[in-house]
Parts: sequence; C-alpha cells; structure tokens
Amino acid sequence: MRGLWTTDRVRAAEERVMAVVPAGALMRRAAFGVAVVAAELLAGGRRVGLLVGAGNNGGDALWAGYYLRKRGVAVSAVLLTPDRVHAEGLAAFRRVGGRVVDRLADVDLVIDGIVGLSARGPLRPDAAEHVAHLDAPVLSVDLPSGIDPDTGATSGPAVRAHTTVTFGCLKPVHALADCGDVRLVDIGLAGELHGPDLVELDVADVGLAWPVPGPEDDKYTQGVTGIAAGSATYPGAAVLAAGAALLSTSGLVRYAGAAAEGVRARWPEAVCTGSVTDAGRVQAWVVGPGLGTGLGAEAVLRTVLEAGVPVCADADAITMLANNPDLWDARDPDTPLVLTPHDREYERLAGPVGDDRVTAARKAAERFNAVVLLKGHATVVAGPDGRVLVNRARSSWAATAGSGDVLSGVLGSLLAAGLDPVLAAGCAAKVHVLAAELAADGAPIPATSLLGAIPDAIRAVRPL
Ligand SMILES: NC(=O)C1=CN([C@@H]2O[C@H](COP(=O)(O)OP(=O)(O)OC[C@H]3O[C@@H](n4cnc5c(N)ncnc54)[C@H](O)[C@@H]3O)[C@@H](O)[C@H]2O)[C@@H](O)CC1
Ligand SMILES: [K+]
Repeated sequence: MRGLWTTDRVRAAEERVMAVVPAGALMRRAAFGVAVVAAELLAGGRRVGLLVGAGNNGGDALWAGYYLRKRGVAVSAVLLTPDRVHAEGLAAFRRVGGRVVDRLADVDLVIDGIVGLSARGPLRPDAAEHVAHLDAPVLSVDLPSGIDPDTGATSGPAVRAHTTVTFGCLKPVHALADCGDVRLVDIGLAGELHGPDLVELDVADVGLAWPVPGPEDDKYTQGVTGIAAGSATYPGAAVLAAGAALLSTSGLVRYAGAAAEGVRARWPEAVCTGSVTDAGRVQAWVVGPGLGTGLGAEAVLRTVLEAGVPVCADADAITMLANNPDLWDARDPDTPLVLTPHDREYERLAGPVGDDRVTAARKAAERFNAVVLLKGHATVVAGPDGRVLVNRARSSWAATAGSGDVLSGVLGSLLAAGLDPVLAAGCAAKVHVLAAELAADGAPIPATSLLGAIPDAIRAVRPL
C-alpha cells in the first residue's frame, strides 16, 4: 500500500521540517538524491543537461548538477528564466565548472527541473520548445514538468519522463499520470506527514484481501452474488458479468433476468431464473450491465435496491438513477452502494468530470452516500467516508467493449464475500487491469479473453 499526499500537505510538512533544519538542507538532500539516480542512469555516459525553471525545482536541478560535476560529469544547463533562477544553486553550479548554454546538445541524460510542486498548466512555449527537441532520456525532478501535481492532468505539452525522483513522499501525480520509474528520496518529512490523501493498493494488499475458501466453507458461506443484467436481445453483458463473478470467488452465483438461457448455456454452474423477484437470497447484487432503461429495468433496479444487501450499480443502472432520482428512495441508506461510472455516466449523474478526477469521485461519493469507482486509465475509488484509492493501468488493453461488465461481476462477488466496499472496488479494479494485461500480452483482446484471465490475475496477486 502506497500513500500519496497532496501539495498543500507536502508544503505544510516541509515548512515544519525547514523550521528546524539548517537553511538549504532539504534542497541539498533532494538534489543529492537526484544526482545519485542520475549517476545510475548515466551508466557509461558522461554528459548531463539541465533544464532549469524559475523556482526551487530548478534549484534542485542546479544542485544535482553541482554534485554530478564533483563526480567529473560534464554538466550544461539551460536557464529558462535567467532573471528568476535559484541564485545559490546557480552559484554553486558555476563554482564547480557547470556551463550555462542556450540549448542542450549531445547529452546522455536530461534533468528536468522546469517546474515542480508549484506547476500550473502545461509547459510554457519556450520550455516546450526545448523539451520537443530532446533525444536523451529525461530524469524529472519531483514530477514531469507540465503535469499537474495534484490531479495528474495534462492540458498541453509536458515532459515524458524515463524516471522521476521525488522527495519525502509520493504525490497524487505519481499514481495518476505516467512519471516513468518513480524513485522516492527520504528528506526527513515522515514525522510531519500524517495519514495520506490517497492510497494506491499494491499486489500484496489485493492478494491478502482476496477471499478464498477455508476448510469450513461451502458455496453459501462464501457469499452468493446476484446478477441482474443483460436482456433477451443482448445476453452478452449478463454472460460476462456472471462469468466474472463465478471466476472471482468460489461462492454461488445467481442470475436473474431475460438472458437466463444464454447465461445457463455458457455457465451451467450459475443458478438462473427469469426475474429478480424469485431469485432467492443473495449477499450482493450487480445491477445494470445491458439491462436497458425501460420500465421493466427500473422495476428490477428498485427491487435490487430494496433488497437490503450491498449493490454494485453499473451502466444502465447509473443512467436510470440519473434520469429518475425517485429511484434513490428505494435504497436503504445504511446498505453499501457502489456506483461504477465511466465519464459519460458520471456526467449524467453529477455533471462533467473535469480534470480533477479525484475531487469528482469524492464529491459524488459524498453526494450519493455511495462508493464511486470512476473508470479511466487511472481508476479512482472514493468512499463516502473520504477514503480514496487510485489504480493506474500500465496499459489500455482493458478499454474494450464488455470490459465494464466483467469489472462489475468481479466487484459484485467481492461485495458478496463481505469485503469492505471501498476495498472491494480497489481490489476489483486492480485484478481487472491485471487480467487485461495478462490476456493481451501485447495484442488487442476481446472482453471474453479478459474474463478468461481472471484466474491467472488472482494467482498473480495471491501470496505464494
Ligand atoms: N519546499 C521545500 O522544502 C523543498 C522543495 N523542493 C523543490 O521545490 C519545488 C517547488 O518549488 P517552488 O515552489 O519554488 O516552485 P516550482 O519550482 O515548482 O515552480 C517555480 C515557478 O514556475 C512557474 N510555473 C508554474 N507553472 C509553470 C509551467 N507550467 N511551466 C513553466 N513554469 C511554470 C511559476 O512561476 C512557479 O512559481 C519542489 O517541486 C521540489 O522540487 C525540494 O528542494 C525539496 C525541499
Ligand atoms: K520537474
């Protein structure tokens, strides 16, 4: 589990530490960490170029240049705003023979000290011009310049980092955007940082949380998942969601709806009925994928919300909740509800997502008293209690038709097994992208292949 802290919190912690350490000590620690990683990345190379912006991020780069010079590396620096540059850093850099140049040429590694925690918006045109012409790998100081540190959003030119060296703690950008290989250098903030703003689950967290049968378990004790999805014309969503639930835990799966025949044919182990009213007891419902939004679908959603068990509402269920707010009344507010919108579904529910996906998910979670799993390349899970988990996919193979139906089935089975709904959503998101990566192995895949890779993904996260 990795914690991530927003820039406000980082600055506050830095201020408290700076009050008790000698001036410049934090920057020196940070810069030394950058120099160590730069030396490692240089391997046989001898020439480093610095892109130096107006603030302390540029100061870090200049001090890193100073340490590299002292090791005999040839270091040149472009000062993007010569009238606003970290004066002590520049003086130290010059003192050891660092050269100031107009343009970086023939370098083996570039250190990006254009902008750090104070970044707003994309790279300015002059910085973008320098970045566009780089042909060496880039080591970014704190974060790749041009990406927003708190939201991970990019609205124009930005640095593409091979590696990022950050200080004290990880920031949201490190989980929400591509920062290359992220290295964390300790600068002594730990004692001043309290609980993180965001959390990224790692494989071990998911493996430990994943429900597996014990010696006393049977199909009922592991949780019965109900699937209210699909239609006679479109049974696919039902087949995918039911299959995902069957492959995710050893609990029973009940399917209820018009696609019963299709589900039974593909998954003989599922208990299938035509209607949610005669489905029997379940410990959690998945409702919505391929269900439609007509009156019959509304009745299904109402029945499921009234059942008094956790519900994962996806796809058409979200659209119905957005179109007909009376449906919220059917819900017992003390029973967990997980909403799994993509951006367009989110917009129907709560307006445009915008650049700040974490805040968007948080706001909706609070407003609807629900866990909100906002789908995207970086999936954000927000709980009504303020907890936020993020999970960034390393690839986009999961972005395929039917992929969301699979995710809802996985999530439903974890809710049925009794997992905390925020954790269930975070674990489902992680295993879902892992299954996509395993199935794809470098080539596009349909959702049925993603589904088929769920067991391998679970094996990959489970402790040996
Ligand atoms: N505060 C501290 O104790 C420490 C800070 N450190 C470094 O200090 C950085 C923060 O420094 P600062 O707050 O001075 O600010 P930055 O260096 O992040 O930004 C400097 C200035 O760049 C300009 N700018 C904003 N957005 C831009 C964009 N998109 N393109 C180009 N220029 C832009 C702004 O005028 C801003 O004030 C951290 O990221 C880290 O690298 C480290 O030295 C560790 C210690
Ligand atoms: K930077």
